[in-house]
Amino acid sequence: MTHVAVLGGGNWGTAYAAIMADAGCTVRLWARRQEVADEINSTHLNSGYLADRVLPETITATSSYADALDGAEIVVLAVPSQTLRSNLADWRDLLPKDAPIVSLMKGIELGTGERMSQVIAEAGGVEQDRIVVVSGPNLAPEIAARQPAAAVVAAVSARARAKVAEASATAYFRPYLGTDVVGTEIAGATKNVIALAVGMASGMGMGDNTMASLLTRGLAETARLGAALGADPQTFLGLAGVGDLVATCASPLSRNRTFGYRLGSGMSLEEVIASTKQTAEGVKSCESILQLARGVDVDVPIVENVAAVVHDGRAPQDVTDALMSRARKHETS
Ligand SMILES: NC(=O)c1ccc[n+]([C@@H]2O[C@H](COP(=O)([O-])OP(=O)(O)OC[C@H]3O[C@@H](n4cnc5c(N)ncnc54)[C@H](O)[C@@H]3O)[C@@H](O)[C@H]2O)c1
Ligand SMILES: O=P(O)(O)OC[C@H](O)CO
Repeated sequence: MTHVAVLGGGNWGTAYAAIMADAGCTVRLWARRQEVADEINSTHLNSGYLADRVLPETITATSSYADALDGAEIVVLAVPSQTLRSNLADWRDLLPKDAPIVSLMKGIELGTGERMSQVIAEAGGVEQDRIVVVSGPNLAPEIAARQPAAAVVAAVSARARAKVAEASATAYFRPYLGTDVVGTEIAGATKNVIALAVGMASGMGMGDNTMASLLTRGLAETARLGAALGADPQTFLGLAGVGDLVATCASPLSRNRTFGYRLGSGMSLEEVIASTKQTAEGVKSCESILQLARGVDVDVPIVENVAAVVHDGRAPQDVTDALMSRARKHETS
């Protein structure tokens, strides 16, 4: 049995812990709050995040990260992208020296513009060939209900990705292998911003043509940015690209889409922030993705407009005009 530490007992950390337990691993789940760890240990429930899922008995929880990391053969990180660096400052000295470190995060760090694998290498002192990124159309409540889904397990090391894929394969969760860490991370982070835009459009009463247009043009700007950063264009047609974009933009379970929907339906930014209890990564990553794109001179008009709404007070209604009145261009340029 592989022994795994999952650091982060929120929505996805808990659902991923359940995947790995169902795959035959023993899992130690670190929850920031003692009451969450206590509830998991006494009732096998994490009612604040995944109320309907009874967790396997091979998951035990702790609020001590030292305890969680003790003896771990794989470490899975599932915290908000913007707190990862400070989390790693606490964890760095306790991380195992030879185990794969898995990133489940879908965001770009504000200020540095770094992808999560870069933050893990830098702030966690982890060699690139131990870092593994898992991404795909994986809405946590559906996975927790054991509905079939697939994901890509991307890493530069064949050994690391094979180990993580093996430890995450169940009858309902199918890992595919990948080598494109950059593309997988750019796709995962940017789809959250496109989902904010789709949510806004939906909140304003727009229908499926608008959604499909935003999704398609959103994929175009994501792939453009990825290519400029060295990603494999094929990645954007895969699970981390189109797959996750479709799931997130279409689903009312998505926190990013819901955040956008609330803005589009007339709530103020402050009201939407106050009503959002879980991590909607795109809200902060729109800013860092925009900076990243400017740094490599890539045009990302949807990301730019979402950032204008979320950070500069532009009304969602004004985004339609801003996007529809742009200079005419070739679709594939
Ligand atoms: N929920 C999903 O369906 C899903 C699926 C795939 C990927 N992801 C990605 O996984 C990552 C984690 O998302 P999630 O859904 O588990 O989020 P969440 O908001 O449900 O949980 C985040 C967890 O991080 C913990 N945490 C640790 N340090 C923290 C700090 N300093 N500040 C705030 N919280 C801190 C929180 O206590 C909480 O347990 C995100 O990058 C997200 O994009 C989520
Ligand atoms: O709820 P969201 O918007 O963070 O999306 C969750 C997952 O990333 C979907 O794959």
